[in-house]
Amino acid sequence: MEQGLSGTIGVVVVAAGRGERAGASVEGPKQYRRIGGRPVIWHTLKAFLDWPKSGPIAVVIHPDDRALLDQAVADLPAREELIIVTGGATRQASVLNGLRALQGHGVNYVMIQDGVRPFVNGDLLERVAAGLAAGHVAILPAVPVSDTIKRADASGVITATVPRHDLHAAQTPQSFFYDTILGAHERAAEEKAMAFTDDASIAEWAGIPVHLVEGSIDNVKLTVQRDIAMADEKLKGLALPDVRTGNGYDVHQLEAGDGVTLCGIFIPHDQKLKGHSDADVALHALTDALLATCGAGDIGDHFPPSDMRWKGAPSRIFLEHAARIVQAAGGTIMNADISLIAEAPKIGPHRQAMREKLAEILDISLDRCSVKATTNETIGFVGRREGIAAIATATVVYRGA
Ligand SMILES: Nc1ccn([C@@H]2O[C@H](COP(=O)(O)OP(=O)(O)OP(=O)(O)O)[C@@H](O)[C@H]2O)c(=O)n1
Ligand SMILES: C[C@](O)(CO)[C@H](O)COP(=O)(O)O
Repeated sequence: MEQGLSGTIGVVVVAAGRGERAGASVEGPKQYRRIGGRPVIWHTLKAFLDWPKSGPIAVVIHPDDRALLDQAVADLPAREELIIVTGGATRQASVLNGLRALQGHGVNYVMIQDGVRPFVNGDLLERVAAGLAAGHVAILPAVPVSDTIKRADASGVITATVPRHDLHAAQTPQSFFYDTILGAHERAAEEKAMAFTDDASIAEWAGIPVHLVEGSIDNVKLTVQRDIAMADEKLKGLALPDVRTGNGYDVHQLEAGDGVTLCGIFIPHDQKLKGHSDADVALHALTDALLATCGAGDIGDHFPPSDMRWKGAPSRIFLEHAARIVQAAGGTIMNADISLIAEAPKIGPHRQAMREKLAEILDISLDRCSVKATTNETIGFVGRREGIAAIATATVVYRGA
């Protein structure tokens, strides 16, 4: 039966409906509502634009929606090749306008797709194309009905249970030999047979055999508000997490004194750290690391040393400020890691208290806070006890668009 595809597959995407069952939205009718951060119709068109066998694509829209469509497709590749057509009062009338718009474009086959089925995918398109390639004039992707189907009378009393073994839920793209379906649609319009809800029904009416291929349970039509909300949740769940890492480094000189503050913990010592604030080199490095995860500059931009307000200030206020900036940008702090490089005092006995302080300041769990320390093996400025250095790494997950 395999004959192979000989010619061009045109596409009609119908999107001229008003989406009354889904209800009104500031974004416009349902095909322009955003799911996963993009308009529904963007996803539908992308599937066809990404499929290498797609030929010319006619997009059928309502006359009021031109600006919405232009905005929705602005970042799609090859969008300038879309043929934009005005739809009619019914889906059937809109499809006919789309079919007519493909005349003169050398189309041999046509796939007719609801704009509001955004989960159509390449595998499904291949199955449908294989049906056409096998020589079938009309192809209907469908899934077997899985609920028990009841018939009821007007008062809501069940009158029958309908056997479901031969029932199938129709999907799109319903696909045809182009001249055949255009002819059937034209004849239906001439004969004012205008109550068809899909194109396979028109083919059936015209006596054209319609061949089933396996649809996709993901290929749902977004009909009511809940369908749109669920599609949005699904795409957000699939979105790649926006994980960012920032690093920070700081050094402060040591001078004679009575102790140092590191990670917010005071450690008695025969030296102190020199600095404008309390000179907590560890918290300064971590502040820079957090700011780096959202491109918010560094600690000096937010707290200039020239500003007398920060003289002697506890460095936790710098870290809290950076954490608020991260939060305002949609970030959740996942991990904070500090390495201290100091010859003395010994950090080990204070590590736990330091981790607890970080967890308290950042309001995250203890297992997400790490403090490590090393000496500099007596070499360099650290080895000579002239200063203490700190390196910090912050990991933050940001909410997607
Ligand atoms: N006059 C119409 C009616 C519908 N459609 C399109 O046909 C597809 C399937 O229709 P449906 O889900 O019924 O959409 P609406 O007609 O918009 O919905 P409603 O019946 O709730 O108003 C949609 O992509 C819709 O935009 C169309 O192009 N022209
Ligand atoms: C074409 C269709 O998507 C097949 O299931 C459907 O018939 C069109 O939507 P409507 O809600 O029936 O108008």
